[in-house]
Amino acid sequence: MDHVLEEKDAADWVYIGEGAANIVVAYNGSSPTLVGKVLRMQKIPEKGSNGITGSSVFSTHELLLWKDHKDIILSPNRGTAAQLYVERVMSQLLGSKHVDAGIQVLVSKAFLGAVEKNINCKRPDWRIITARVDRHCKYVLLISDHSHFPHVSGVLKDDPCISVEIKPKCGFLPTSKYIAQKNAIKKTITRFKMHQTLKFHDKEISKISEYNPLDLFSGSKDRMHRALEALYDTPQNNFRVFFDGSLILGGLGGASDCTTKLIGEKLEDALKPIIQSDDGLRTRSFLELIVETIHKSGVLDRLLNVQKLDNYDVEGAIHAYYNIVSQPCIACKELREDGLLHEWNTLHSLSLDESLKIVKDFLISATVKDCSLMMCFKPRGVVSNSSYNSVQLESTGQVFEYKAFFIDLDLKPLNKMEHYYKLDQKIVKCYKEIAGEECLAESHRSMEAYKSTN
Ligand SMILES: O=P(O)(O)O[C@@H]1[C@@H](OP(=O)(O)O)[C@H](OP(=O)(O)O)[C@H](O)[C@H](OP(=O)(O)O)[C@H]1OP(=O)(O)O
Ligand SMILES: Nc1ncnc2c1ncn2[C@@H]1O[C@H](COP(=O)(O)OP(=O)(O)OP(=O)(O)O)[C@@H](O)[C@H]1O
Ligand SMILES: [Zn+2]
Repeated sequence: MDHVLEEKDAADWVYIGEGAANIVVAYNGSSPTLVGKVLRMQKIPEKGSNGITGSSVFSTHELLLWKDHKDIILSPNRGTAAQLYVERVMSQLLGSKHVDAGIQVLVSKAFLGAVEKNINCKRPDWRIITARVDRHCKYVLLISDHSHFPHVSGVLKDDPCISVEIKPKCGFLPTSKYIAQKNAIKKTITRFKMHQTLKFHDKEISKISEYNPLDLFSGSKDRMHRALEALYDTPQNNFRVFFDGSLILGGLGGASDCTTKLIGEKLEDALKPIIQSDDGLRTRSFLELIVETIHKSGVLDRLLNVQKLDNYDVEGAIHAYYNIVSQPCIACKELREDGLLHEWNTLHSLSLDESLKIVKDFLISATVKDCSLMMCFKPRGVVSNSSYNSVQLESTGQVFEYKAFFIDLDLKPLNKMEHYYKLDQKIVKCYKEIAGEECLAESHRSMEAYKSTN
């Protein structure tokens, strides 16, 4: 698109959400080329900085890491690099059918400023305090709105549609031999569960989610249904539902700790024109539809395979990282203090190419452990010659058309490796301490109960 978005165009864009790094706005105007699209605008932290910042797009070591992708490392700006990473790396791994890299569109500074001014009243306060739209970006990303079906000739179609956004997080337990004995619990308890304990302890969440990513990725419909029920009860930033593009369940621009009765009723109501079930049963059928679609499409199987590129775990990859940046290894320093060095020393004898491969795979995996899946559904009409896949809901016999896309497939910066290692250690330490305290309390309770009955 060679058109530049100017200040006068800003009013056509409405806020639909944001994460830590981007704000997303949907088009609400009448230009046929923009109907059914969203803009993804990069954010800049209010104080300090994180991610790939500064005058050059990649650090010297990143140029080395991604050297096989010349077009990515030669990108003139972060936006182009991010878009090419999705197009050249993620799309190959996850399948182009489920990945939409979007296109870069030119925007003026005044456009970005005016959009930000218009949408700030919709953004959560804590998001406004932490970051704002990066007005220095000349380009922003234009992507299809995955909470809608594409519109024919730029005209909004009338069919009601329901869409769901799931951030599944890591779907497997690590088995790497580089995991220290003191952290062996990582091999049996999911990272998600342990991280919940830390988030609860740090008051980032008010309720611990019962969601288990292993259930969602299991391929067993019963277990998948259990995962969906937990996501429904405690959506946090892992579950959102949109009706005709408007959010009805989950947090706008952030997290939502629990689904109230009122929200549940709102969803039941919204599902009326979509799912032919009795009152009170539509939500259950909707969750069944999600399970059926994930199961039939195999979309999460692909995601899991890419996540598993992390086969060294951060406890192995961190040493390879220090080989690349030629700095003293903080992990070895800690292990030396624990008298545990031998196993990890071998990683420091790897060649540069071997180290680059380990870290590259780790970062690719980090992207797909953090991405989300958006699925959009509409009942199939009597006559349908659509190219969409379809899925049948067993309980009602209804057939739905659906599309499924991964979003937020951003390249993770190399300089996050140390953060990944430290956060991992913190999560395990916190979980072990709290789980240990709970075990003590439990045995104390049992002892008291025993004494009182004897
Ligand atoms: O480290 P995690 O697992 O907490 O993931 C971060 C996410 O936290 P979560 O636990 O999903 O709430 C975090 O999500 P929120 O901002 O908490 O919604 C981001 O997605 C972050 O990625 P980035 O810094 O934007 O590139 C994510 O960081 P990465 O680890 O993916 O780099
Ligand atoms: N193509 C799209 N269609 C519809 N909604 C979208 C699309 N892309 C993003 N969104 C909405 O905007 C929100 C923020 O987008 P995104 O996850 O890309 O932000 P982010 O800052 O990169 O997130 P993170 O915190 O995970 O890094 C999403 O959670 C989703 O609700
Ligand atoms: Zn080391």
